[in-house]
Order: sequence, then structure tokens, then C-alpha cells
Amino acid sequence: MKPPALEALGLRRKFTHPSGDVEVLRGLELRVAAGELVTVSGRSGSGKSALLALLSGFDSPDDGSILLDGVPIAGAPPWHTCAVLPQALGLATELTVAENVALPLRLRSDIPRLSRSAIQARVTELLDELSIGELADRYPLEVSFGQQQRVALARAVSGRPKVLLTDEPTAHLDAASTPAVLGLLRRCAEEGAAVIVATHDDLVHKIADRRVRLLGGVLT
Ligand SMILES: Nc1ncnc2c1ncn2[C@@H]1O[C@H](COP(=O)(O)OP(=O)(O)OP(=O)(O)O)[C@@H](O)[C@H]1O
Repeated sequence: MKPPALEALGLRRKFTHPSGDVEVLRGLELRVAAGELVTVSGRSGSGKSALLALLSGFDSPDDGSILLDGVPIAGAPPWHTCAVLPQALGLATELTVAENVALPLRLRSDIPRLSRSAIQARVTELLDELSIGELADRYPLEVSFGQQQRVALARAVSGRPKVLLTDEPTAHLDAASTPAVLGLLRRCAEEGAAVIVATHDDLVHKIADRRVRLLGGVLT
């Protein structure tokens, strides 16, 4: 039987603070299939971002393991395998909006180099879908935070990653911008990605195949 695209097995993560240790994840288990969109809810501080940091390989668990297609990860996988939209966005401020979105396509080493026009077409498609096509030549710090968030989403999905991890992707959007973001997340799943979204937004939960809640360091 095919393994899930993403598996988290027995994840534990403790943080040390001057006031004492906080064990945020306590043996957490999660399995997400290719083509499935799963939302993770939980109160502020429950550990959703900490979980995404582990799943993306940016942080390491104290115990437990993370598997992609049945293979344990060692550090952060390449962008086309696992792409992340973190809360802090992490856009390259010295690159334009279009250059940021093109970056994962330019850096891909697993396929023959894409032509300039193929990269341009993918960037334009994504920016237009998110109604930010007119911002292509601006720099991230010249657009609003909500617009930056959409740029970071476009960058995360541009290389058609197998796993997409997004942290509060609608947090800074107005009502008019949200449907396009929801549509893009859904489309990524339809195209075969395993999509995980940490969110407080009921509109995102509504488009999920499955909703899990982070409570007491485990998913319920
Ligand atoms: N690098 C770190 N060092 C120390 N403590 C951390 C670190 N990362 C997270 N924590 C702690 O882990 C807990 C969970 O934080 P996290 O940001 O994962 O919550 P969250 O559920 O994403 O919250 P929110 O919904 O507000 O974004 C918090 O108590 C936080 O202080």
C-alpha cells in the first residue's frame, strides 16, 4: 500500500523558558495523503506554528519522526518537495514580486531547466489568480502585508510542491481577497499535493477534506 505523502509519528517538542520547560507537542501523530487538504485549528499558543516548523524540517523534534512518501526527512527538504508559507512570510526583499515567485522554479534541480517563458507564464498565472498581477515589478516592501502574504503563497505553490504547509494564509486578507486564496489552496490539493493549513479561519475549515484540532500537544 502507498504510504501517506506526509507522516508525523510520535512528535515531541519541548521549549525551555526562564520560567520552566513547556512541552508543546506530546507524541503527536498526523498522516496526510496526496491530494488531501487538512486544516489544523487550536487556540493561540497551542503549537500550530511549532508543528509546521517540524513538518517543514526547519526545526527538529526531541522525539519522533517525519516521513515524506515513507522516507524520514533529514533537515529541510527542497522547495519542490515541501514548500512553506510561514507567518513571517520570508520574502526576499531584494527581489521583485515576480522574481520571488519565480525563485522555486529557477532553483529546481530535479528537472531540466525551465525556459524563461515557461517560468514567466507560471508566475503571471499565479499573480493574476491572486489579483496581484499589477504588482509584479514592485519589491515586497512596496506592497501591503496582505499583498505580501499572497506573493508568499504564490511563491510556495509555484514549483507544484508535493507537500504544502501554510500558516494562517488568510490572516491579513480582506473579504474580497480570501476566495482566490482558498481556491488556490484547494486547487493545489486537486493537483495532488498534500496540503496542511494552520488556521483560525472558519472559511478555510470549510474547504478542508478533514479538520484536526491541536489540544494538549496532540491532534484530536
Ligand atoms: N522557538 C521557540 N522558543 C521557545 N518557545 C517557543 C518557540 N516556538 C514556540 N514556542 C512556544 O511554543 C508554544 C506554541 O507556539 P506556536 O507559535 O506554535 O503557537 P500557535 O498555535 O501557532 O499560536 P498562534 O495561533 O498564536 O499563531 C508557545 O508557548 C510558544 O511560546
